[in-house]
Amino acid sequence: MNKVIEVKNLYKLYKVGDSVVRALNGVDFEINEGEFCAIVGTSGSGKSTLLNMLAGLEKPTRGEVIINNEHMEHLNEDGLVRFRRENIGFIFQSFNLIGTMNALENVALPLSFRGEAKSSRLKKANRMLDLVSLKKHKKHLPNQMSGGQQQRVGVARALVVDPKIIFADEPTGNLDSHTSEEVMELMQKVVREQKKTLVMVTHDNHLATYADRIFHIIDGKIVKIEDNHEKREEKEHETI
Ligand SMILES: Nc1ncnc2c1ncn2[C@@H]1O[C@H](COP(=O)(O)OP(=O)(O)OP(=O)(O)O)[C@@H](O)[C@H]1O
Repeated sequence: MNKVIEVKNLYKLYKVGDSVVRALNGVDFEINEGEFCAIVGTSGSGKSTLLNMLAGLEKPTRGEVIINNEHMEHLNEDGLVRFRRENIGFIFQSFNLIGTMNALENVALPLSFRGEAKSSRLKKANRMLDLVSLKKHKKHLPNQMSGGQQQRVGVARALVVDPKIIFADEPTGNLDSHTSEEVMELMQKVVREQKKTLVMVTHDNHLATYADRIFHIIDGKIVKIEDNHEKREEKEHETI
């Protein structure tokens, strides 16, 4: 199996006044291509810090983050922007859609940053919205869609650039429990069909059970990595 993410001896320390907060306190793991991994922990355990390090949004105090054979800690700002644009899709808790753009335009937007021609942008965005079952909502503005539909747009936008890796930060944090399940099933399905690697952070143990592996984080340390394949397959059989 191909490793796509490798984290070695990762530390992130923040100075607050006279004290030091160890947001990440020695983290090591590997994630293979095509895996869906959930990082689960309570508030303040270090989930967002870890995701920010993986995405190269913040520099580690110590340690290595290797994504697609590229050392994130060695890239400068321009290099990181380029790397993220070419390799990573993001799904956010607050959807982060542009309010004045309809679903189709929102999904097409990341492609314009890559300089793609309009016809090709619209074709790809259309295809992605079909994939997330939003055929009838392409012309809708975000405020004309439900939370679940908006997050489907968010998923389509993350996928449109065909990234190898997708990072999702509490992707269902603003949704009710039924809609959350639907969005999780959608993410699980597209990740599998499109052979993407998905890393999701959440405080919700139940949502984590959609993942292949569950990483439990406490006080900046991964205390357990749970193989969830069997449980997940049982769950899938129950729902058939
Ligand atoms: N910029 C910062 N400056 C100082 N301390 C920080 C900073 N960012 C995070 N921390 C601290 O690092 C620890 C981990 O924070 P982090 O945001 O990663 O937790 P989290 O698990 O994502 O929490 P939540 O679920 O509430 O978002 C916390 O103690 C937090 O207070």
